[in-house]
Amino acid sequence: MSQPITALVIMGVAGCGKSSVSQALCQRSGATAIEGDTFHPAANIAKMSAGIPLDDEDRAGWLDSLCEELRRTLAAGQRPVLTCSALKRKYRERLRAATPGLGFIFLELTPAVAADRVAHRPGHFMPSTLIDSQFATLESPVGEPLTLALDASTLSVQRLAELANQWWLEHGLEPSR
Ligand SMILES: Nc1ncnc2c1ncn2[C@@H]1O[C@H](COP(=O)(O)OP(=O)(O)O)[C@@H](O)[C@H]1O
Ligand SMILES: O=C(O)[C@H](O)[C@@H](O)[C@H](O)[C@H](O)COP(=O)(O)O
Repeated sequence: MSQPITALVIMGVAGCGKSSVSQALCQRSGATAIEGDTFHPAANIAKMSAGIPLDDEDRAGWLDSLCEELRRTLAAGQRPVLTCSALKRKYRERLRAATPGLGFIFLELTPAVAADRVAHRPGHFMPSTLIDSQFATLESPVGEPLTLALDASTLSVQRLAELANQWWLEHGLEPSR
């Protein structure tokens, strides 16, 4: 077995299924969900709601809060599953630096499916007009350490959670009792 995975990030563009898969995975594994969206400052939410993509500066403080929450959850003896778009490699490196043994589940999907899902998701601040910029910003994590890419265009939420759980078990997750 390679390095054990201590915590997971479910990553990918808006609408790829991060929150849905995290919820299903945490139910299966007994891990603790950290919903990345709830750590955005109000200014970031206002910006995205207005259809303006975040820039590196907007994301810096958010990523710091996420690093802090990962550390806090691990220190409490829990296994964190963080939902975070983590679109650029440097954002992922920042999260990795804060959390040794951090694994990434990359939910890959087509722009058309992402746009459709975001357009039909009720009560969320993210408009589907931001999908193009999400794909333009995305740097694929394929080939990075402890990273699993899954096809989120065709697989169901339950199947994605099952595959993520299986992979985590293969990388040192203790089965929940
Ligand atoms: N694998 C999937 N198959 C079908 N619908 C999905 C899948 N994953 C997510 N969805 C739906 O797509 C929408 C966006 O999912 P969500 O989990 O909020 O994505 P994210 O957190 O990545 O933005 C939701 O309405 C959700 O029910
Ligand atoms: O559920 C969603 O639609 C996404 O999770 C979204 O809300 C996410 O918080 C932003 O995509 C963060 O901003 P960036 O992706 O621009 O970093």
